[in-house]
Amino acid sequence: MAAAPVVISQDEVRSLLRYRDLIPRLEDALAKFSRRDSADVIQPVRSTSDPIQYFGLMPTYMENDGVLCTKVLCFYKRQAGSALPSVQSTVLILDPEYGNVQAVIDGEVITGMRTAAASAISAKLLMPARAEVLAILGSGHQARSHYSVFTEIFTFKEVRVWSQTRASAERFSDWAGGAVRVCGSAEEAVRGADVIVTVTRATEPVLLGQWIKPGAHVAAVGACRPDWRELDDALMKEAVVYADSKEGAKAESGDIILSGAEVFAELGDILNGTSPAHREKTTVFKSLGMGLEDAVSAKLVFDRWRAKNSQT
Ligand SMILES: NC(=O)C1=CN([C@@H]2O[C@H](COP(=O)(O)OP(=O)(O)OC[C@H]3O[C@@H](n4cnc5c(N)ncnc54)[C@H](O)[C@@H]3O)[C@@H](O)[C@H]2O)C=CC1
Ligand SMILES: O=C(O)C1=NCCCC1
Repeated sequence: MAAAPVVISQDEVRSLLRYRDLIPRLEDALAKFSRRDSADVIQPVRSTSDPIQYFGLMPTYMENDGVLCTKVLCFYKRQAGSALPSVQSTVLILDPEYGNVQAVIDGEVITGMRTAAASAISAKLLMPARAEVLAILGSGHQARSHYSVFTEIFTFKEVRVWSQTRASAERFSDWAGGAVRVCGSAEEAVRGADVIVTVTRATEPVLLGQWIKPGAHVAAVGACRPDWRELDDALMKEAVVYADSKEGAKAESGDIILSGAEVFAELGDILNGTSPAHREKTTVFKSLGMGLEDAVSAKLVFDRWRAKNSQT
């Protein structure tokens, strides 16, 4: 009988995962994914079912790296008064040889950090030179992880936030130590911004092309259903659109499907040097989230956990 899986808690993940380790490994994995070599990465578009709002399975196999993994996730409309986050997730690491589960890892910090890290990679590749102003639309979990990584690896003169209620934007600004300007409208937040991150649960556009400074970079993280939007048609048609996965974007992104916009390239294509990074143009990175991002993060966590626990 296989050994019982280890359980790695959210606090342990938080202490074991660092952006400086995660980002280069994610870049490597995104590049491998875009080469479509099945010995490097097999990662089907996640399967989702709607009956309980959103239930997703995100399997990934990376043969050359010896990783077999899946994330299980539920995305709920946050209930008033509930302390639970709207995205609930767990990452399972399996032994690639036998299929037994080796580790059950809390997915909340992994989901926050790997999503923000992917957006940061998009900004590294696509934001204008000398970007000074960052605007964040939304003030929940992803807003926090995005603020953390964007201020860790870039230097902005100004960070702005807009959210559905002024109170939630102010809570976010307090959490960030007051270094964030709270804006009364999405338009106020994004006018003149060089980099814009949309991390809302909106199902209708909250970001309009007419507000955007030409050449700005947008990391669009919400709107993960085929009939949900965060960005309007004007922006989708004006921008050069990049995605994490073309297949994922075409199957799941309302911003792409409903606007009819073409996905120009994947981030991995830029990293492989097979597609250009149009830094000089207005760009959108449409992020849907990929199983390989969870797999890379979970492997880092599990390797560190084993190293730490074999010493004691
Ligand atoms: N692309 C990816 O890899 C991932 C995407 N997501 C998506 O990112 C988004 C944010 O996720 P979390 O921060 O975890 O959620 P959250 O529930 O913690 O925060 C959501 C934020 O959106 C705001 N909001 C809700 N409805 C809105 C509306 N109609 N208009 C404007 N703002 C609205 C809320 O006030 C809150 O500030 C969600 O859409 C989620 O599905 C989450 C994880 C990974
Ligand atoms: O990749 C993920 O994780 C998610 N993607 C879209 C919605 C919730 C979580």
